[in-house]
Amino acid sequence: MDKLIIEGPSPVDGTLNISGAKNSALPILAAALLADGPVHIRNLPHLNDITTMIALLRCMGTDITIDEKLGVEIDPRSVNELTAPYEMVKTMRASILVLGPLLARHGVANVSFPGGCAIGSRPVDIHLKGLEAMGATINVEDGFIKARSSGRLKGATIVMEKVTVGGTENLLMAAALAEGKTVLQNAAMEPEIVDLADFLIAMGADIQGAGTGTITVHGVPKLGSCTYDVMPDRIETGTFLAAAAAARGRVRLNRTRADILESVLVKFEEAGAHLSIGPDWIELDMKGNRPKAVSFRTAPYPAFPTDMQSQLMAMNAVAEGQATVTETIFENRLIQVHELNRMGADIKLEGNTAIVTGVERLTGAPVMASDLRASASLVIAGMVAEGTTVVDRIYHIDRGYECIEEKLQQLGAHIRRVPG
Ligand SMILES: CC(=O)N[C@H]1[C@@H](OP(=O)(O)OP(=O)(O)OC[C@H]2O[C@@H](n3ccc(=O)[nH]c3=O)[C@H](O)[C@@H]2O)O[C@H](CO)[C@@H](O)[C@@H]1O
Ligand SMILES: C=C(OP(=O)(O)O)C(=O)O
Repeated sequence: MDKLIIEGPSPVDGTLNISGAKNSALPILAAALLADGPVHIRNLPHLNDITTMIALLRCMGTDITIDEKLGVEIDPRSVNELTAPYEMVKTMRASILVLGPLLARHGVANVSFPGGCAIGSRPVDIHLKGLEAMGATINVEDGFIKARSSGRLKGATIVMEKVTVGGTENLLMAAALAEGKTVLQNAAMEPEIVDLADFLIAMGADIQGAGTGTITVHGVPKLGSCTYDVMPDRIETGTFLAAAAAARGRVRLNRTRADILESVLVKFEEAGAHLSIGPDWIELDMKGNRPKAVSFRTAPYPAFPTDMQSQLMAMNAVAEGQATVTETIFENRLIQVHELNRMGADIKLEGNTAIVTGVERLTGAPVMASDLRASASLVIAGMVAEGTTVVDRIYHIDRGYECIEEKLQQLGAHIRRVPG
């Protein structure tokens, strides 16, 4: 298993391009299954999760051509296998996103039950209830979700009992090809929902209200070809900003957007960062100053994203003062606390709240990555720690960060990958 070795303290100063958003690219790739012709998707990030989603679409019979310059061409007309096998789903929960498109397009979908993961139990009951409300019959057998629809799915008004990003995406994709009008209430408002809706609209879907709590879809009988550019990754953006803030450094991030990251940018300002913002770039400069600890609570968009919680905690670990960090989305997403404490951080857990008292310096240590964003927080901690940090099990990081060590090296960081 590959490891990352970081010699700290490491500078962070430079300019980077942000990649396409993983959490937008995954539903958009799944949504390509709905088309009646080839679709072109550009600005896909080079990530293990994207490779897995492409492999999943291919094992269903989709014809996929990858061109480094032109992007990916997906022709789903050859799909002949309506199953997402356990081997793929177990490495990437987002495989559940093929459920809605397969069912809407083919009337049949067999998707291995995704189960929980390191960050929490992650049920999919709201996805299933919504599809049932649209007329599907769903059984869980042999570890598979087996969904069937006789004829087209039927539009319905669905009130989701909790805000769910994946649930909103599955139902939005299903509704695009359903018969009649679907209203999704208490819908997730994340920018990735808007990106997916824009992709569906580019294919010919009739969708209003994406990005608000109520999305209205008038189903169409067919969706067609289009060319689409995936939006920038707001979590990758926030992660590099957090690295610069923790290291008292400076970073300019190009090919990104500030408007999709407001709740996070506010926290960097509160921490004492100087921010400059352009139409497609963000610059953060600590001017050599230690960050101030900032308190926050995760919640669905537009509030502070759970996917940025651990990286801001790493910054808080070396900040001036004390802060409380409350995680409200996933029950086990404060797992990085134990590894950060092994590096000399002073973090106490009280239920779903972490009380972080900033220390002047962390110390390098061998640490274990346990999930994607927790791993990113350990990399940030390694960069501000004195001495050597070895981050093991970095396959988690490779799910969601494109060439993380190369990008950090570009900022002057002393980090290298050791194949294992
Ligand atoms: C690929 C992708 O886009 N992943 C993101 C997506 O995950 P994902 O779509 O899995 O997360 P959800 O928004 O669905 O989960 C939010 C909460 O709802 C609960 N829930 C969800 C579905 C359901 O049927 N029943 C239920 O109870 C979950 O356990 C969780 O507590 O949104 C999360 C919340 O912003 C992010 O952390 C993930 O990075
Ligand atoms: C939790 C994440 O991803 P996933 O939902 O794919 O596990 C994430 O991107 O932080």
